[in-house]
Amino acid sequence: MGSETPLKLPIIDFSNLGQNPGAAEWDLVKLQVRKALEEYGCFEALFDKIPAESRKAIVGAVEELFDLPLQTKMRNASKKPYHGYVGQYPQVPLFESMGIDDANIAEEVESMTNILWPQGNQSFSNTVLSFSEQVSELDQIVRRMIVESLGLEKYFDEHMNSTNYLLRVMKYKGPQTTETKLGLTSHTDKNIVTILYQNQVDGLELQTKDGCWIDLKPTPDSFIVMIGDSLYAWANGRLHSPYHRVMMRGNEARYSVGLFSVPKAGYMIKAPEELIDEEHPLLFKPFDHVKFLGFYYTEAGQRAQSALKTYCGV
Ligand SMILES: O=C(O)CCC(=O)C(=O)O
Ligand SMILES: [Fe+2]
Repeated sequence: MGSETPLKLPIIDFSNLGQNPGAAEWDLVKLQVRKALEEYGCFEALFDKIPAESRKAIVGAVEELFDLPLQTKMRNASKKPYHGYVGQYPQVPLFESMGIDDANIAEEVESMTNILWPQGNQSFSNTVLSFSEQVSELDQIVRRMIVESLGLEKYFDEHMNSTNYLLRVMKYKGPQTTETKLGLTSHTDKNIVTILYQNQVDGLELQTKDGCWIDLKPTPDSFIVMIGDSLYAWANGRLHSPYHRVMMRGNEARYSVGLFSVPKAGYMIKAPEELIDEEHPLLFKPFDHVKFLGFYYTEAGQRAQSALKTYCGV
């Protein structure tokens, strides 16, 4: 037989949707979203509301951020685990990361900007804020489609009001080898929805349900949309939360930026009763995402095959 076709993620175009839930185009795209999230937990998205200048500017801003001295970057602190500066890890020496909580709220972005640039950096905070606002629109469309496709429109407002946006930026040094080196270990995201944008250095890989790894090759125009464990739990297993990792080769640094919708501390994530029946018994007891994150970063949490199952599996 001939060679196998390489596996490829579905590409979904959100550009011509209009603002009209219920229109024919909306329903078509909604079906594609549901199918991709059941099958892969992930898809590549085109969304022209995020203009080319905005995409170019964010990559520049991320580079500028990582070029700051280490002492400065370490001032990027957060009370929540993995929301602030991460780097210099012996097990993943290529990886560095920082985060901005509430990246769609001007005062929050400005206050983090001032911590990093006490003399101010208006263009950095403008770029981060407008990129986060634009990407959050895509997050909202995707989540509206998910909730609708599950027949759970009545929970939409509660679902949206229970989350914040975290913008995380990542840098992976080129390993200066032709052989592939680990950039970020295989994991599932713990939040609701993650939307990723990268410079044009590939490296992100996604595991399919049957255990194959797909190389993701988003274009300068496209975003990777992926669901995390909190949405998997809320949907009582109806959608897949995929393992993914970053593998690096060559000399060039990879920069990526992700907008993460994250459940608020104190909010209990709980599958709606409509999604629980004999065929679909409850998979996870109600849990607080921030407490779950706390467990994930303990030794037991890191050791677990599925931290979510160990933490609150029924
Ligand atoms: O750098 C990437 O593209 C992926 C980053 C990632 O998986 C994460 O931050 O959870
Ligand atoms: Fe991830």
